[in-house]
Amino acid sequence: MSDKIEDIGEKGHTATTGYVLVLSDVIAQAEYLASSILHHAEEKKGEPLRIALSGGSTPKRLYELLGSSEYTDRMPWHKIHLFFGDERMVPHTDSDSNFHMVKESLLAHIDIPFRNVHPMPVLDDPVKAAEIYQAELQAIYGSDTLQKGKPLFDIVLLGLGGDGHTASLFPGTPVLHEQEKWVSWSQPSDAPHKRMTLTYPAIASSRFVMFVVSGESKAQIIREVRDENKPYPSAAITTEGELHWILDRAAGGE
Ligand SMILES: O=C1O[C@H](COP(=O)(O)O)[C@@H](O)[C@H](O)[C@H]1O
Repeated sequence: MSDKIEDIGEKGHTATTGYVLVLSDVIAQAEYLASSILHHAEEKKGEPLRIALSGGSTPKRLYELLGSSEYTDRMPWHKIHLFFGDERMVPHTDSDSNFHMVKESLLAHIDIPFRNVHPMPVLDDPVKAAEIYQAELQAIYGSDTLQKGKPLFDIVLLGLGGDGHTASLFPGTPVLHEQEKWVSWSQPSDAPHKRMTLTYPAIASSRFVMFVVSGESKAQIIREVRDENKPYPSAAITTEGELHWILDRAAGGE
């Protein structure tokens, strides 16, 4: 496991320069990710480990594994802080809610202090909700200005939609141009709910970004994002640290 931000110097990684790891299947993928997260948590010694979780269906297997007897007692949950990379603006009890998925697959099975879990608030007013979450992040970060060399997140987990979106950075939405705010919202034209999302600058303030993608249905879009430099939102992800694509063979090929 590499943990060397200094190896990539000032520049950090982008979605197209990051490392690619192709694992045999989704089970191996979840096992690799769970052991990486445990490793990072152990490396932080007494310091908190801040993880921004991805939503959708792909990371569910990872969350279930982290919540299983194989991992849950080994994870130092008391020093792990769980944030969300994006959220659908539906109640947290709704089956479309990313928080709901994380609660069912992980939170219900682990002994994590309540104060360590940071769901995105859901309000009728998405601007207000985004401001509240940004203020929460800024309070934890200790500043309202992101500084290079002081990453907001240790790990940002990201998925990849078939239309090239990641988090809730959807094609054609104004949030793609956001350079100041850490959290914002959008109404994607072909997704049913308003979304809240971390912005590019907030995601870039990270030690590790891990794209977690599986299944044959994602093989083509991965190629377009990674190899063909097509201008999908996911292709514009950067980090001051390392970026890893963790794929199963169906998505990543040989
Ligand atoms: O809508 C979303 O989609 C992406 C990808 O989801 P998946 O179901 O194809 O894995 C996800 O990363 C994002 O968090 C989610 O809100």
